[in-house]
Amino acid sequence: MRRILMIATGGTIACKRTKTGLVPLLTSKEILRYVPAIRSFCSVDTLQILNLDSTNLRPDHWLLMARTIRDRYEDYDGFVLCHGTDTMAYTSAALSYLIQNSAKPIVITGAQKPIDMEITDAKTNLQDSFRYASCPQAHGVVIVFDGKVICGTRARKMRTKSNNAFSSINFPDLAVIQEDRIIQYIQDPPPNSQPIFYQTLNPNVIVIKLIPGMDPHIFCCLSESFDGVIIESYGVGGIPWDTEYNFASALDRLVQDGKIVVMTTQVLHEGSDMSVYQVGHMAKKQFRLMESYDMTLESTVTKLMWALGQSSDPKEVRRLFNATINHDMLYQGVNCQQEEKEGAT
Ligand SMILES: NC(=O)C[C@H](N)C(=O)O
Repeated sequence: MRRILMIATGGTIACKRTKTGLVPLLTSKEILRYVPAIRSFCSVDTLQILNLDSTNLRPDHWLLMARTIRDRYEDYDGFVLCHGTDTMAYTSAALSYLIQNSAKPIVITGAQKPIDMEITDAKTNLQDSFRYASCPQAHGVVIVFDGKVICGTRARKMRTKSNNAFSSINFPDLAVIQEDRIIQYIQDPPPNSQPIFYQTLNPNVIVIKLIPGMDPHIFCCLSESFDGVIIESYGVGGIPWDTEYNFASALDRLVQDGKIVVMTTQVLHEGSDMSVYQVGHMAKKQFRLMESYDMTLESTVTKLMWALGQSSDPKEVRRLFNATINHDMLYQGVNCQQEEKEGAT
């Protein structure tokens, strides 16, 4: 029988109704009692490390989760992490960078309705998660939710209320779970090397969403507090360039200060490609901006925190950021490798 560790962190799955709204109060042991049927296919220990609405989670908590798994990695065949849905996609991306090459599954799940309610998605999500975590072929960081298995770097919360809360962005679902059957869409061989656990993140990263007419002075004060700036631009990516709102000197200042600037897009599907339009091409070339390409915003943010946590050398940060990890980035534009080579010389 597979041995699974269930780690509880809070979220709606653990919530009880109070006068001031839903609050995570159920313990990990109480949650587990709602899914007695799992005892037929796995044995479970539980651990309560937090009991928070995921709105309150911070990068420090992702490090705690990674450390908890690292310290017990040899004792279990798989891990199920109960978590709130609001920032679940950030956590699944962060853990994908903090725990790499895991041949064991690290399944993150939660619910849109508390597990103690009569009508709830929590029991199905939890049971499905134990089912997937017990599957010998399963590995790496994934989200299991509403019958879908989504790669940890590709998830986005798409619905605030429905059970079908998560989608996989720019990548197919890894598998679906129907009752006791797992239908694996992506046959991904498990790594045959040891897992690598990382213990540092640099949280000094900010996302600036462009809106038409935005004053570029917003960038002037960023250098003092941030090491990485992610600009959420429009379409395939560009910078207001040829108008009175010219971002050139603001970007120049950031890059001169040694900051890493990454361009991403407000459009959910298909990703950035700054080489297409002059507004992107010129900014990228002149300031050596990096691009998120087809990564989600959640992966872009947490990958930059992870890369900046490993090195303060911009060249090394670029190298780490541009490497594909847990399927996070499949498209890197036609000129990426050439540009990296030119940048290195
Ligand atoms: N469905 C949920 O879990 C939402 C909750 N606010 C959380 O993220 O913790």
